[in-house]
Amino acid sequence: MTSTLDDFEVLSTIGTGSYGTCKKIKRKKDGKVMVWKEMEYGSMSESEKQMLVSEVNLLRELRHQHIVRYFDRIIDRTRSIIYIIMEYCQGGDLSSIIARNRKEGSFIPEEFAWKILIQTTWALKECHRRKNGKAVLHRDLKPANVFLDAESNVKLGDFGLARVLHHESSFAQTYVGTPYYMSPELVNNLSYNEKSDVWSLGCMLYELCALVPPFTASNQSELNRKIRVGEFSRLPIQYSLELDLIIRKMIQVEVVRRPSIDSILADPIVQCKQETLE
Ligand SMILES: CNC(=O)c1c(C)[nH]c(/C=C2\C(=O)Nc3ccc(Cl)cc32)c1C
Repeated sequence: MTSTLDDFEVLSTIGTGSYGTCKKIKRKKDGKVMVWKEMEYGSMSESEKQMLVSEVNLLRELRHQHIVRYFDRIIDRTRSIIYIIMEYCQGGDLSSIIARNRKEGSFIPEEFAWKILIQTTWALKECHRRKNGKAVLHRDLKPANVFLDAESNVKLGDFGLARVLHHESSFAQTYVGTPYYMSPELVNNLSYNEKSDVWSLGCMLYELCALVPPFTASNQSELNRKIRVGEFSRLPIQYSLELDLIIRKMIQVEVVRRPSIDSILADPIVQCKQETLE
C-alpha cells in the first residue's frame, strides 16, 4: 500500500545534503523510526524527472545488508516534492565521524577502516551487478553518502540519484562541495565506469584514515592537476603497510591497473580481515 504524509510524524531534520533534506520520521501505525529524503523536483526538466522516477524504481529493487533499504516514496504534486522513505541509520554518516576525529585530533582504529573497506566494497559489488541490464554505478561515493547502523555496519546510501542530479540544469543549483574524489577519467572527460567508483572508494578510505583527502588544492584546476599526477602521502604511520597498499592500489591513475571490486574482495589480506568480521 502506498504511504501518505499523514502516516508519519516528523521527529527532526538530520541532514541537509547536496540532494535534499533528510528527516527522521516515525511511522504512526507501529512507531518504526525511518528517514525520508525530501527532494524538490519543480526545477527539473521532464527528462530529469523521468530519470529520477526510473532511478527511484531502481533503488526499490536493490536489497542488500550494506545498502540503505528503500521502503516507499510519496509524491506531493502540489508542492513538487518527492519524499523517499528509507532505513534509519543510527550511526550517522562517515563525514561526521571524520569531522569529529579531526577536531579531537584522534585517528580511527585500523580495524574499523578495514570493516568500512570490506562492507562498502560488498555494497558496490551489489550496485554494479546488472539489474535488468542496467548497472547502478554510485557516481558519488563519499563519506557523506556512507551511513552506519547501530552496530556500525555500513549502509551505502544516495547512490544512483547522483546521476540524475548531476545533469547540468540541476547540478549547478544543488551540487555543493569540491569534487575531491573525482577520478582521472572524469577529470579527462572520459567515460565513468565501475573502476571510477573504486577510485572514489580509495579516496574515501584514505580520508577516513588520514582525516584529509589524498588530493587537496585551493582551486579546481590545481586539484585536477594533482589527480592526473596521482601522487599522495602515505597513510599516517599508525596504519599498516597492508592498509596503505590496498588503498594505494585503488587510487591508481591508470584504470587498467586499478583493482576491480572482485579483485579487492579476493585479496588475501581482505579475505583474512573479512574472517574477523564474520
Ligand atoms: C550527523 N548525522 C546524523 O545524525 C544522521 C543520522 C543519525 N542518520 C542520517 C542519515 C540517514 C539515515 O539515518 N538513513 C538514511 C537513508 C538515506 C540517506 Cl541519503 C540518509 C540517511 C544522518 C545524516
